[in-house]
Amino acid sequence: MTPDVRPLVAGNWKMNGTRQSLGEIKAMADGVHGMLSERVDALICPPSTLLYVATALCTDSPLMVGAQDCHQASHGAHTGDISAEMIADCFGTHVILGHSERRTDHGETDQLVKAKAQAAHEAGLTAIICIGETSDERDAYQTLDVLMRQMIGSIPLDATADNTVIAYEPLWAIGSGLTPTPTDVGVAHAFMRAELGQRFGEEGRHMRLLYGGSVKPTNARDLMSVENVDGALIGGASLKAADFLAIYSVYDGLTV
Ligand SMILES: O=C(CO)COP(=O)(O)O
Repeated sequence: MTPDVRPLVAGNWKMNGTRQSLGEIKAMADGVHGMLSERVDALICPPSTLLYVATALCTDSPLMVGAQDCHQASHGAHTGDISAEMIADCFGTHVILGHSERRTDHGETDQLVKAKAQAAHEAGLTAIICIGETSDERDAYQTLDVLMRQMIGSIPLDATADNTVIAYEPLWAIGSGLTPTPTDVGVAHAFMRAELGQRFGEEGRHMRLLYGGSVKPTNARDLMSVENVDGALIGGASLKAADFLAIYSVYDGLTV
């Protein structure tokens, strides 16, 4: 946690979910009502096919809805892509960018992620920019070098604490059931905080830094208690409302 920074618990459904899963989003929307929502934000990012219906289900709820990627252009001849403007038009508020699965599956570079983040900002969206090392890089003690390179390459100069969230997702922790120790997460996040402070001043000191990779109801409390960890980006455990809300609720017992 960071003093004066409002935590964000975010779910990334990846390529999962059909209309049948909308009941889970409705249950999440109902579940984030109450006192906790006054101090902790909640966000769910379903596939873009469900985006518009999901935002309609959340109109009376503090649960926000976002997308998982956008094109760097506002419109045009880009078959199969969606723009940041289209996400905003569906009442989406956030977009995940540079997830390692997009970097791997679609060859996305830091430079492209930065252009997408700029497009997101121009459309009024908050960009959640993902960074993280592979297991080989970790074994070679290159984690902090990789984070530095990805932060410099992917975060645009117009980033503020409002329009940008950084998610640290070690690739080896995604979907594996493995997580770094809270100490290792603390080292990575302190490093990110220092670098962001250097580059963006006060804005960088208040930018939200999420941890992602095998966050579960059972480990969320330990991970969310780490200094400079301002929330979670959750994959598998965000598919079910009960798990998502259990993770969100760990903030009940944490002072922020
Ligand atoms: O990639 C992730 C979120 O973006 C993490 O996924 P898991 O929580 O399934 O490990």
